[in-house]
Order: sequence, then C-alpha cells, then structure tokens
Amino acid sequence: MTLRYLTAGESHGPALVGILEGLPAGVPVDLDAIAHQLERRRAGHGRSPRMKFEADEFQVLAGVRHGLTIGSPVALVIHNTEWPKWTEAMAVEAPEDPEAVAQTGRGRPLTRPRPGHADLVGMQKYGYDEVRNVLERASARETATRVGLAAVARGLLDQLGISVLSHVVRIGEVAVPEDAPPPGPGEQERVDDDPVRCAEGATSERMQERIDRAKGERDTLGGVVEVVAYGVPVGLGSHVHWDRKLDGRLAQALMSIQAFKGVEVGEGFRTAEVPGSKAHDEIVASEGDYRRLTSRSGGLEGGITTGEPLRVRAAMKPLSSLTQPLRTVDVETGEEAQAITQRSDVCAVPRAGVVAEAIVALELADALLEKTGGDSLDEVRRNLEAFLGSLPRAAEPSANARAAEPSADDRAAERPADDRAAERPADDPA
Ligand SMILES: Cc1cc2nc3c(=O)[nH]c(=O)nc-3n(C[C@H](O)[C@H](O)[C@H](O)COP(=O)(O)O)c2cc1C
Ligand SMILES: C=C(O[C@@H]1CC(C(=O)O)=C[C@@H](OP(=O)(O)O)[C@H]1O)C(=O)O
Repeated sequence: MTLRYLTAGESHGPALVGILEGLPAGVPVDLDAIAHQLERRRAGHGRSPRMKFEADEFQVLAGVRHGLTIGSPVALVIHNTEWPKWTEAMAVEAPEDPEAVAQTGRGRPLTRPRPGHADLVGMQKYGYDEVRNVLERASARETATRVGLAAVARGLLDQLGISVLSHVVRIGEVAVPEDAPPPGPGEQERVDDDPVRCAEGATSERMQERIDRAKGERDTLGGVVEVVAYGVPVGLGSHVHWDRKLDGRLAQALMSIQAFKGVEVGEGFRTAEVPGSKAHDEIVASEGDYRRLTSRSGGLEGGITTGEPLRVRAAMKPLSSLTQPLRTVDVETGEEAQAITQRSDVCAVPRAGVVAEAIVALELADALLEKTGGDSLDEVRRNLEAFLGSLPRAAEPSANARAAEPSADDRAAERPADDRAAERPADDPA
C-alpha cells in the first residue's frame, strides 16, 4: 500500500480525525473542493435529520502549505456540530457521578440492540453491557473523514486527468433501465442536482416517491450505486498476487462502507447469466492503441485496469434503525423487546454514493502511486508519461481487412450450435 489512511472519531464526540500518508509533494489542495465533497455527502432525499444541520466544519492541520501538499502526512479534523450537547455523555474523563450521567437522556444505557446494526455483536466482542460505545464508532458518521481525505487525494487524480463520479441506479425495487449508459465525465453536477442523485429524471421521481412511501410506512430502503472513473490509465493493479488485484482491492474497500453488502465489477453478476460470446469486450486496434468494443468488464481484466472507463456497482442494505422497531432482546432483563429507536436516515443511498466514489478515488490514487512511484507531482507525471509512452503501439490492420472481419456475435450466429461446441481454439495445440 503506497497511499495509507487512518480515521478516528466517534459520531457524537468532539470531532472526526483523519490522516492520509503517501501523497507526493506539489499536489494542489483546494479547501473549497474539500467543503464541496463534504456537502455532497450530506445531501439527498431520505437523509437523516442530522444532515440538515450538521456543518462538517473542518481544518487541515498538517501536510499542506500555501495550497500544495509537502509530502508529509495530511491531517484533517472535522468538528461535530452537536458536541456541546454531548460533553457529559461522551466525556473523555471519567464522570464524578456516573449514576447521574446514566439518568440523563444522552447518557442513558441502551440495552435493546438493533438487528442489523453493529450493536449486539459489538457489545459481545468488546464486553460492554450497553450499546453506546459500539454505536458511536459503527456509525457512518465516520465516512465524512474518508470523503474529506479522498477530496485531497482527488487533487492528484485531477492533475492526471482522472475523474471519478457516481450515480444511484436503484432504490428498493425502483431501478434505472439495465442498458442506460452511465453519466459522462462532465455530468456529475447534473446528477448531484437530482434529489436522489439519479441520472434519469423519470426514474428519479419514482425513487423519491418510493422513499416517501417507506417513510410513511416507518420503514427504510437500500439500493445500488454505480461509480465510474474516466481517464484511468492502463496498467494499475496486477494479476500476479491476490492482494494486488485492483478488482479485489476495490471490492474490499467498498464493502467496508457501513451497510454495503455487495460489489459488482462491470456487468458483474449479470455476466453469469450470458454465454462467453456476450460477456467479454472484444479488442480492436485503433490509432495505435488497443480499444474494447464494449465495457462489460468495467475496465478491469486480471485485476489490471484496461484504460477504458472503470465501472463498479455496490449494493446497500436498508438501514437498521427503524421507527417501527424490529424484535430484539433487552440485554439487561433478558426479556423480548423492541429495538432502540434512533434518529436515522430513511434511505442513505444517494449520499452513500458519494462515499463509494471517495473510496474508489482513494484506491485509484493508491494504485496509481504504486505504479508510478514519485515523491513530487512532477515525478509522478513524468513516470506515468514514460510508462504510457513506452507501451508498444498496436499494429493496425488495413481498413479493408477490418471492415471484412466479423464480430464474435456475427461468427456465433453463422455457426450451428453443435459446431461451436465441438470447435477447439485454433491456437491451442491440445
Ligand atoms: C451514508 C450512510 C448513512 C447511514 N445512516 C444510517 C442511519 O441513519 N441509521 C442506521 O441505522 N444505519 C445507517 N447506516 C448504516 C449503519 O452505519 C450500518 O448498518 C452499521 O454500521 C452496521 O454495519 P453493517 O450494516 O455494514 O453490518 C448508514 C450508512 C451509510 C453509508
Ligand atoms: C451522522 C451521520 O450519519 C449518521 C449515520 C448513522 C448510522 O447509524 O450509521 C445514524 C445517524 O446518526 P445520528 O443519530 O447521530 O443522526 C446518521 O445521521 C453522517 O453521515 O454524518
């Protein structure tokens, strides 16, 4: 890992803290860009009441001077707006009168763990008799730090012409059509203007109605987000070892987002439903380069980027804090009970898309620096250009030969199925 990061901070503590280590010197850091990313993460139809007043006031404490990184770790702090209300319940020092704190609203022991949240397993693992210490850190409040750090890492990607965007493709059972193309590189603002961050106006309206219905039914909803990265060079990641494969690294990072339960690279699960002739991206030579005719692989083959747009999808489950709570056990009495009710999002998929986008940006920046090395932005740029310039040019067939060459679909259609099954690859001597 070339670019590393750590986060700390409780949801209702004084602040969140993050450190990003491994960025080269000379990367522009724009405070407005960090503020903008944090703001995007707070938006979206169905968001929690807290997101309407949370300010995400932040400070860059280290690693940046006069608008540029200086090669040292970048440190970020994001203050929690509500801290003044939590000073007693979340105090660092032991209270003089713990009983008195336990009587206050915020210090009250939470003994009815929510099914689907980290509550019960966290208590069991860490030896607590109530939920507070688990809830505080399991909360997706932590993702503000990752989005903030990613905004800094995106400064590097921007300089190299790499842009990362996201959009919502499903909320509950409402989905954009399977064959709808993803938004293009300049379309993030248009997507962000949509209340559910969906690129398709008609589907967006149905998604919003679905969220309103869930709210009325005192229920919650999940969905699917897609992240697309444009301008990604060929050759990031590697096929040689399991933990160097970029598809695997992206999946791990995306699955680490609270409530994310599935990851798909390119057509992912859908490729399992179609034959090989319809699952892969045929390769052609074009202006000395290799291009793919389709984008089913999501821009990754063998754990290595192909140079085509990178495309991943991730599924988020419905949130587990229901205002009509699920059945649980009160760990204090052992009696059947209703789970604790917390102020909560009804559907956090639109803002979770911004988190997924940040996570992909951090992984791409890491993979890029791993490929190029370099202590300064100039050196990274030089190394990248040298690598790309050293790639052998694709020999191009004559225009006539290219026009005459049938595609896999054409070839498959021409042959009877039995012939296709019996055929042995021409290059295979076996
Ligand atoms: C952006 C975002 C917002 C979330 N908001 C809530 C919420 O308001 N209520 C809730 O119960 N869970 C919420 N979650 C999910 C929980 O944090 C998550 O379910 C919990 O930490 C347990 O982790 P797991 O679901 O990955 O097992 C949110 C997740 C994300 C990514
Ligand atoms: C605070 C954030 O999201 C929170 C994530 C969250 C959870 O259980 O994950 C529960 C809610 O926390 P609270 O009860 O404090 O409002 C959300 O608001 C945030 O995203 O910044």
